[in-house]
Amino acid sequence: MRAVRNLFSYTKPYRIFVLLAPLLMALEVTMDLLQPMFMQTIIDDGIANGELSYVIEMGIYMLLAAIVGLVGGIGCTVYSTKAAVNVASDIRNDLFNKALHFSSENRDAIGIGKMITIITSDVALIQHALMMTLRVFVRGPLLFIGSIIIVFFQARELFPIIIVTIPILLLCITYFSKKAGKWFKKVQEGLDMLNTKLQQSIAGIRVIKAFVRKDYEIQTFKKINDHLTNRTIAADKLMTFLMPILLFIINIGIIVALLLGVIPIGQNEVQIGVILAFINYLNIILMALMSSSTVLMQLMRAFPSAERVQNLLETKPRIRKELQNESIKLIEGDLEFRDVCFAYEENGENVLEHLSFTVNKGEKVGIIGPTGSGKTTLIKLFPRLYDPTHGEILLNGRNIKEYHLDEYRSLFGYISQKASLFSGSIASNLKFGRTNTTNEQLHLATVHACASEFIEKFDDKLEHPLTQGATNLSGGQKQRLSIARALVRNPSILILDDVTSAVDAHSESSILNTLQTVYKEKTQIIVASKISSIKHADKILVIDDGMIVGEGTHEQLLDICPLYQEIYATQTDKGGVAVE
Ligand SMILES: Nc1ncnc2c1ncn2[C@@H]1O[C@H](COP(=O)(O)OP(=O)(O)OP(=O)(O)O)[C@@H](O)[C@H]1O
Repeated sequence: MRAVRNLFSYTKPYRIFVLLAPLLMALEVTMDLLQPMFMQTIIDDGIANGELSYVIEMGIYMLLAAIVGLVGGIGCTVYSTKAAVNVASDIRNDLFNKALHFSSENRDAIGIGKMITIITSDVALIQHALMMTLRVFVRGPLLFIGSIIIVFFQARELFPIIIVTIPILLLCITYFSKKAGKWFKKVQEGLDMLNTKLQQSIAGIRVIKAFVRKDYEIQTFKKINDHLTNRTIAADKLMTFLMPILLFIINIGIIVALLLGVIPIGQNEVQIGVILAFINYLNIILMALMSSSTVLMQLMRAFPSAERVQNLLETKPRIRKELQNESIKLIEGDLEFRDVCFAYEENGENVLEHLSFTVNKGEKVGIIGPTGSGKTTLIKLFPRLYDPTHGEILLNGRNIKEYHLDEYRSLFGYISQKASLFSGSIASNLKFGRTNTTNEQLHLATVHACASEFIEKFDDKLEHPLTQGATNLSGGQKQRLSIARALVRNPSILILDDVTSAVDAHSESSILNTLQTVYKEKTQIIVASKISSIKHADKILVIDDGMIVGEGTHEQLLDICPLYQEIYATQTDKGGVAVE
């Protein structure tokens, strides 16, 4: 309930719509409630006495009431839609904003599939529930209470039927709603699983095809989909039973009312118009209860969604943004790892063990080690994609957590192993980190990253469109573009995570040369699988199993570090050091 209360604050900017919608609905309901009364007087006072003018007069009133009701109904629909759609849009914006502030740890813990379900499906359910609440949840109770009051005054002889029928109807609705509510929660969980599967399978479609795993994937998807279908059917089935049961109870009430009309009680014969009006009100009560219970069901569905949305909104980014005023755009000092350990999971096994080293300003530091030794994890700690679980990282002698996160991160040009480009033009991708860049600067960065040679071949050059994930480029082309994108930002510290793995030997040599000459003032941290890529570094760290097992220049390591010697020997045998 707290989640619903908190989310309700999103209606504040649209208070006027939220107020107008139920008011207009109240107007429509009042008009609807008047209709059976008009009908009753037409039958009992007009038709029974043969007074045509009275019938026409009442008929005109009925028509006017219908028109006013129509205006009220349309107005309510318009304002409730405006309120609900805007509220949902604001919630989505806040969720997206939140998601962008999440650390990698947050994303790992929540899961991308679940985040997508929450931002799309859960918010859609909340939108629908709010819209229906403003429309039907006001209409239902008003019709219900109004009908009871009118029956009490207009058809008191038949009032006991209502007294008996309504509690039975309410009991049925409560029982079915409670049961179905539990199922709807399960439906949302099933949807999470489906979205996660969808996301993984579509993103990995090439691997699936290459490994001829299409049938297996289809089967797995079918299982998850069937699971979701069964849960949805179970929830809906309960609601399907409800309507015929309620109708049955109402029909019994109508039969009793008709019997009372035929069998006079004492001297009091129930008039035909009263019976017809009563049947009308009984039907109105049924419709009111049915529509209210449908909305109740939607609310039941929306409650777990509201909880999930609220939980996501309340999730604290694990990397905290300290709002310090200090500006660190110009760095004067060194970066230092002081006894740093890191584990991906709380109380999990350390991936990095007690690392201590310094990267001096302007230094070129190479990092090498076997697969899975922790190289990528180590460099992710530099721009605070993760924080150490033990020890500290210092810049200019101060813990990096003390700096303003965005300013601190803007020092870095991080080029990840897997090039991540967005749909749009090549130019828009290159400008991603720095929008105020001239075409000359873009061109220069592409030359330095050896990307200009393939860009020049496109008719539209820098305006060439990239598909989602840049699937219309080769792996090497994507890597070169992501190097160029980092160079455009002109950061103080460049971090390259094995970024030339898919680039041909000639281009790799050219990129490394440019980094050593044109960008020699910049601090560079280069992870490489080939010794040739880091041979000329000022310092090389050799990582094994999360620990530093060697530190020094290429020549020093060849003398003192057995693992480095081993890697060198393997790569020389394979001719891996050919790229100089
Ligand atoms: N997001 C993650 N959650 C949990 N464990 C992870 C995660 N990312 C990496 N690991 C684990 O951390 C260890 C180090 O991985 P890392 O990617 O840092 O190695 P690496 O040396 O860069 O490997 P490679 O040379 O293959 O890129 C591995 O055992 C890996 O399974």
